[in-house]
Amino acid sequence: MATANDDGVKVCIRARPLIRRESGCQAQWELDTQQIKLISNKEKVKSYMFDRVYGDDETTRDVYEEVAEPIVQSAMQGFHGTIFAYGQTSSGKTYTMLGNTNSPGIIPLAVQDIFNMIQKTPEREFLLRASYLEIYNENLKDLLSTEVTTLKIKEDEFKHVRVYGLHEEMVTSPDDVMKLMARGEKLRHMAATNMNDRSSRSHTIFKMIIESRERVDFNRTREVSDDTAVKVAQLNMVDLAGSERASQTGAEGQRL
Ligand SMILES: Nc1ncnc2c1ncn2[C@@H]1O[C@H](COP(=O)(O)OP(=O)(O)OP(=O)(O)O)[C@@H](O)[C@H]1O
Repeated sequence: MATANDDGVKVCIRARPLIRRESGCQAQWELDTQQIKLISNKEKVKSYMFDRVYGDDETTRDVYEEVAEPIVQSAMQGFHGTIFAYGQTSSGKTYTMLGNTNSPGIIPLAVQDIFNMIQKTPEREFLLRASYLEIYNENLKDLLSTEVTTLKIKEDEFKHVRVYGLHEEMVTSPDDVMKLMARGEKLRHMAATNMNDRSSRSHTIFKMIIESRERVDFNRTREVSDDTAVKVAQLNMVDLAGSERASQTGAEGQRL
Protein backbone atom coordinates (compact mmCIF):
# COMPACT_ATOMS: atom_id res chain seq x y z
CA MET A 1 0.00 0.00 0.00
CA ALA A 2 1.29 3.48 -0.78
CA THR A 3 -0.04 6.63 0.77
CA ALA A 4 0.75 10.30 0.40
CA ASN A 5 1.21 12.38 3.51
CA ASP A 6 3.12 15.46 4.61
CA ASP A 7 6.41 13.60 4.25
CA GLY A 8 5.66 12.55 0.68
CA VAL A 9 4.84 8.96 -0.13
CA LYS A 10 4.80 6.14 2.38
CA VAL A 11 5.11 2.59 1.15
CA CYS A 12 3.87 -0.19 3.39
CA ILE A 13 3.59 -3.90 2.76
CA ARG A 14 0.81 -6.08 4.07
CA ALA A 15 1.26 -9.84 4.17
CA ARG A 16 -1.90 -11.90 4.28
CA PRO A 17 -2.29 -15.45 5.62
CA LEU A 18 -1.96 -18.16 2.99
CA ILE A 19 -5.35 -18.87 1.40
CA ARG A 20 -6.87 -22.30 0.77
CA ARG A 21 -5.39 -22.88 -2.64
CA GLU A 22 -1.94 -22.09 -1.25
CA SER A 23 -2.15 -24.67 1.54
CA GLY A 24 0.97 -26.77 1.58
CA CYS A 25 3.05 -23.84 0.34
CA GLN A 26 5.83 -22.58 2.55
CA ALA A 27 6.35 -18.88 3.06
CA GLN A 28 9.48 -17.83 1.19
CA TRP A 29 10.02 -14.73 3.27
CA GLU A 30 10.66 -13.45 6.75
CA LEU A 31 8.95 -10.30 7.93
CA ASP A 32 10.17 -7.67 10.32
CA THR A 33 8.38 -4.38 11.07
CA GLN A 34 10.26 -2.55 8.30
CA GLN A 35 11.95 -5.29 6.35
CA ILE A 36 11.23 -8.31 4.19
CA LYS A 37 13.86 -10.97 3.71
CA LEU A 38 13.39 -13.24 0.76
CA ILE A 39 14.66 -16.71 1.48
CA SER A 40 16.01 -19.01 -1.14
CA ASN A 41 17.55 -22.40 -0.40
CA LYS A 42 17.48 -21.61 3.30
CA GLU A 43 19.87 -18.74 2.68
CA LYS A 44 18.77 -15.18 3.23
CA VAL A 45 19.55 -13.69 -0.11
CA LYS A 46 17.78 -10.38 -0.41
CA SER A 47 16.17 -7.95 1.96
CA TYR A 48 13.96 -4.95 1.20
CA MET A 49 13.13 -2.01 3.44
CA PHE A 50 9.74 -0.27 3.66
CA ASP A 51 8.11 2.36 5.85
CA ARG A 52 6.26 -0.48 7.55
CA VAL A 53 5.66 -4.17 7.00
CA TYR A 54 2.42 -5.61 8.41
CA GLY A 55 2.44 -9.29 9.28
CA ASP A 56 -0.51 -11.61 8.70
CA ASP A 57 -1.49 -11.32 12.37
CA GLU A 58 -2.12 -7.56 12.06
CA THR A 59 -5.61 -6.33 11.30
CA THR A 60 -6.96 -3.85 8.78
CA ARG A 61 -7.68 -1.58 11.73
CA ASP A 62 -3.98 -1.66 12.66
CA VAL A 63 -3.11 -0.65 9.10
CA TYR A 64 -5.82 2.02 9.11
CA GLU A 65 -4.78 3.63 12.39
CA GLU A 66 -1.12 3.85 11.52
CA VAL A 67 -1.19 4.60 7.80
CA ALA A 68 -4.57 5.88 6.70
CA GLU A 69 -5.90 7.83 9.66
CA PRO A 70 -3.25 10.60 9.46
CA ILE A 71 -4.16 11.09 5.78
CA VAL A 72 -7.86 11.26 6.62
CA GLN A 73 -7.11 13.75 9.40
CA SER A 74 -5.15 15.99 7.08
CA ALA A 75 -7.90 15.82 4.46
CA MET A 76 -10.21 17.15 7.17
CA GLN A 77 -7.75 20.06 7.53
CA GLY A 78 -7.92 20.80 3.80
CA PHE A 79 -4.97 18.77 2.40
CA HIS A 80 -5.46 16.37 -0.49
CA GLY A 81 -4.61 12.74 0.21
CA THR A 82 -4.50 9.43 -1.58
CA ILE A 83 -4.47 5.92 -0.19
CA PHE A 84 -4.04 3.14 -2.66
CA ALA A 85 -3.51 -0.59 -2.69
CA TYR A 86 -1.16 -2.13 -5.23
CA GLY A 87 -0.29 -5.76 -5.72
CA GLN A 88 -0.90 -8.80 -7.83
CA THR A 89 -4.24 -10.55 -8.10
CA SER A 90 -5.39 -12.12 -4.81
CA SER A 91 -2.79 -10.31 -2.76
CA GLY A 92 -5.50 -8.71 -0.61
CA LYS A 93 -6.12 -5.25 -2.09
CA THR A 94 -9.91 -5.41 -1.98
CA TYR A 95 -9.84 -7.09 1.44
CA THR A 96 -7.73 -4.18 2.72
CA MET A 97 -9.55 -1.32 0.96
CA LEU A 98 -13.20 -2.47 1.03
CA GLY A 99 -13.14 -5.33 3.54
CA ASN A 100 -16.10 -7.52 4.36
CA THR A 101 -18.70 -7.85 7.11
CA ASN A 102 -16.18 -9.41 9.53
CA SER A 103 -13.36 -7.04 8.78
CA PRO A 104 -14.26 -3.57 7.53
CA GLY A 105 -11.73 -2.15 5.07
CA ILE A 106 -9.92 1.16 5.01
CA ILE A 107 -12.70 2.90 3.05
CA PRO A 108 -15.52 2.17 5.54
CA LEU A 109 -13.17 2.90 8.47
CA ALA A 110 -12.20 6.24 6.89
CA VAL A 111 -15.83 7.14 6.22
CA GLN A 112 -16.81 6.39 9.83
CA ASP A 113 -13.85 8.41 11.07
CA ILE A 114 -14.74 11.41 8.90
CA PHE A 115 -18.21 11.60 10.42
CA ASN A 116 -16.81 11.10 13.96
CA MET A 117 -14.37 13.95 13.36
CA ILE A 118 -17.19 16.18 12.08
CA GLN A 119 -19.12 15.54 15.30
CA LYS A 120 -16.08 16.58 17.31
CA THR A 121 -15.66 19.81 15.34
CA PRO A 122 -18.86 21.79 16.03
CA GLU A 123 -17.14 25.09 15.23
CA ARG A 124 -16.94 24.19 11.52
CA GLU A 125 -19.64 23.24 9.08
CA PHE A 126 -18.87 20.54 6.56
CA LEU A 127 -20.15 19.63 3.14
CA LEU A 128 -19.25 16.17 1.89
CA ARG A 129 -19.53 14.80 -1.62
CA ALA A 130 -18.53 11.42 -3.00
CA SER A 131 -17.77 10.02 -6.44
CA TYR A 132 -16.95 6.49 -7.59
CA LEU A 133 -15.04 5.85 -10.78
CA GLU A 134 -13.98 2.69 -12.56
CA ILE A 135 -11.23 2.49 -15.17
CA TYR A 136 -11.60 -0.60 -17.32
CA ASN A 137 -10.55 -1.38 -20.85
CA GLU A 138 -9.37 2.14 -21.53
CA ASN A 139 -12.80 3.50 -20.46
CA LEU A 140 -13.73 5.62 -17.49
CA LYS A 141 -17.08 4.65 -16.07
CA ASP A 142 -19.09 6.59 -13.51
CA LEU A 143 -20.24 3.99 -11.00
CA LEU A 144 -22.86 6.35 -9.58
CA SER A 145 -24.63 6.93 -12.87
CA THR A 146 -26.62 4.52 -14.99
CA GLU A 147 -25.80 6.51 -18.14
CA VAL A 148 -23.47 4.53 -20.35
CA THR A 149 -21.36 7.47 -21.49
CA THR A 150 -17.60 7.17 -21.24
CA LEU A 151 -16.08 10.01 -19.28
CA LYS A 152 -13.23 12.15 -20.52
CA ILE A 153 -10.04 12.70 -18.56
CA LYS A 154 -7.95 15.82 -19.19
CA GLU A 155 -5.46 18.15 -17.59
CA ASP A 156 -6.94 21.56 -16.80
CA GLU A 157 -5.13 24.91 -17.03
CA PHE A 158 -3.63 24.36 -13.53
CA LYS A 159 -2.20 20.99 -14.63
CA HIS A 160 -4.71 19.16 -12.42
CA VAL A 161 -6.00 15.92 -13.88
CA ARG A 162 -9.80 16.11 -14.08
CA VAL A 163 -12.48 13.66 -15.02
CA TYR A 164 -15.19 15.67 -16.75
CA GLY A 165 -18.82 14.81 -16.09
CA LEU A 166 -18.16 12.61 -13.05
CA HIS A 167 -21.18 12.58 -10.80
CA GLU A 168 -20.61 13.82 -7.23
CA GLU A 169 -23.28 13.07 -4.66
CA MET A 170 -23.81 14.84 -1.39
CA VAL A 171 -23.60 12.56 1.64
CA THR A 172 -24.67 13.26 5.18
CA SER A 173 -24.01 10.01 7.06
CA PRO A 174 -21.76 6.91 6.93
CA ASP A 175 -24.82 4.96 5.88
CA ASP A 176 -25.35 7.30 2.90
CA VAL A 177 -21.78 6.66 1.78
CA MET A 178 -21.99 2.89 2.16
CA LYS A 179 -25.25 2.85 0.20
CA LEU A 180 -23.57 4.81 -2.59
CA MET A 181 -20.69 2.37 -2.67
CA ALA A 182 -23.06 -0.58 -2.76
CA ARG A 183 -24.88 1.10 -5.67
CA GLY A 184 -21.58 1.53 -7.48
CA GLU A 185 -20.50 -2.06 -6.85
CA LYS A 186 -23.84 -3.29 -8.22
CA LEU A 187 -23.39 -1.28 -11.39
CA ARG A 188 -19.84 -2.55 -11.73
CA HIS A 189 -20.97 -6.15 -11.44
CA MET A 190 -23.91 -5.67 -13.81
CA ALA A 191 -21.51 -4.48 -16.47
CA ALA A 192 -19.22 -7.46 -16.00
CA THR A 193 -19.28 -10.50 -18.24
CA ASN A 194 -16.96 -12.23 -15.82
CA MET A 195 -17.20 -10.54 -12.48
CA ASN A 196 -13.96 -11.74 -10.87
CA ASP A 197 -12.03 -11.19 -14.00
CA ARG A 198 -13.32 -7.67 -14.37
CA SER A 199 -12.75 -6.80 -10.74
CA SER A 200 -9.11 -7.86 -10.96
CA ARG A 201 -8.61 -6.00 -14.25
CA SER A 202 -10.25 -2.71 -13.37
CA HIS A 203 -9.13 0.15 -11.16
CA THR A 204 -11.63 1.90 -8.90
CA ILE A 205 -11.27 5.31 -7.30
CA PHE A 206 -13.61 6.24 -4.51
CA LYS A 207 -13.29 9.95 -3.83
CA MET A 208 -14.59 11.98 -0.91
CA ILE A 209 -14.57 15.76 -1.35
CA ILE A 210 -14.43 17.39 2.06
CA GLU A 211 -15.36 21.05 2.24
CA SER A 212 -15.56 23.04 5.45
CA ARG A 213 -15.80 26.56 6.81
CA GLU A 214 -16.04 28.11 10.25
CA ARG A 215 -19.60 28.58 11.45
CA VAL A 216 -20.27 32.32 11.38
CA ASP A 217 -22.38 32.28 14.51
CA PHE A 218 -20.17 29.88 16.50
CA ASN A 219 -17.88 32.29 18.30
CA ARG A 220 -18.62 35.88 17.42
CA THR A 221 -16.10 37.23 19.90
CA ARG A 222 -13.15 35.65 18.11
CA GLU A 223 -11.19 37.65 15.64
CA VAL A 224 -11.63 36.72 12.05
CA SER A 225 -8.88 34.22 11.24
CA ASP A 226 -7.68 32.16 8.30
CA ASP A 227 -9.98 29.43 9.57
CA THR A 228 -12.95 31.33 8.19
CA ALA A 229 -11.75 30.51 4.69
CA VAL A 230 -13.33 27.56 2.94
CA LYS A 231 -11.10 24.47 3.00
CA VAL A 232 -11.56 21.88 0.30
CA ALA A 233 -9.70 18.59 0.07
CA GLN A 234 -10.02 15.46 -1.97
CA LEU A 235 -9.45 12.08 -0.37
CA ASN A 236 -8.86 9.39 -2.99
CA MET A 237 -9.15 5.76 -2.00
CA VAL A 238 -7.98 3.50 -4.76
CA ASP A 239 -8.27 -0.23 -5.37
CA LEU A 240 -5.99 -0.94 -8.33
CA ALA A 241 -6.22 -3.79 -10.81
CA GLY A 242 -3.93 -6.71 -10.08
CA SER A 243 -0.47 -5.38 -10.92
CA GLU A 244 0.28 -8.20 -13.37
CA ARG A 245 -2.94 -7.36 -15.19
CA ALA A 246 -2.38 -3.65 -15.68
CA SER A 247 -1.62 -4.22 -19.35
CA GLN A 248 -4.97 -5.94 -19.77
CA THR A 249 -6.88 -2.90 -18.56
CA GLY A 250 -6.05 -1.49 -21.96
CA ALA A 251 -4.54 1.59 -20.38
CA GLU A 252 -1.48 2.91 -22.13
CA GLY A 253 0.75 5.96 -22.20
CA GLN A 254 -0.53 8.92 -20.21
CA ARG A 255 -3.73 7.14 -19.21
CA LEU A 256 -1.79 4.29 -17.63
N1 LIG B 1 -5.27 -9.92 5.59
C1 LIG B 1 -6.06 -10.93 5.19
N2 LIG B 1 -6.55 -11.81 6.10
C2 LIG B 1 -7.33 -12.85 5.71
N3 LIG B 1 -7.71 -13.08 4.43
C3 LIG B 1 -7.27 -12.24 3.49
C4 LIG B 1 -6.44 -11.12 3.81
N4 LIG B 1 -6.16 -10.44 2.66
C5 LIG B 1 -6.80 -11.11 1.68
N5 LIG B 1 -7.46 -12.18 2.18
C6 LIG B 1 -8.22 -13.13 1.38
O1 LIG B 1 -7.46 -13.42 0.21
C7 LIG B 1 -8.28 -13.53 -0.96
C8 LIG B 1 -7.83 -12.52 -2.03
O2 LIG B 1 -7.99 -11.20 -1.54
P1 LIG B 1 -8.56 -10.01 -2.43
O3 LIG B 1 -9.77 -10.40 -3.20
O4 LIG B 1 -8.69 -8.83 -1.52
O5 LIG B 1 -7.36 -9.81 -3.45
P2 LIG B 1 -7.15 -8.66 -4.54
O6 LIG B 1 -5.72 -8.25 -4.41
O7 LIG B 1 -8.18 -7.59 -4.41
O8 LIG B 1 -7.36 -9.46 -5.89
P3 LIG B 1 -7.82 -8.91 -7.35
O9 LIG B 1 -6.67 -8.10 -7.90
O10 LIG B 1 -8.00 -10.19 -8.12
O11 LIG B 1 -9.11 -8.12 -7.19
C9 LIG B 1 -9.70 -13.27 -0.50
O12 LIG B 1 -10.30 -14.54 -0.26
C10 LIG B 1 -9.53 -12.53 0.83
O13 LIG B 1 -10.61 -12.75 1.71
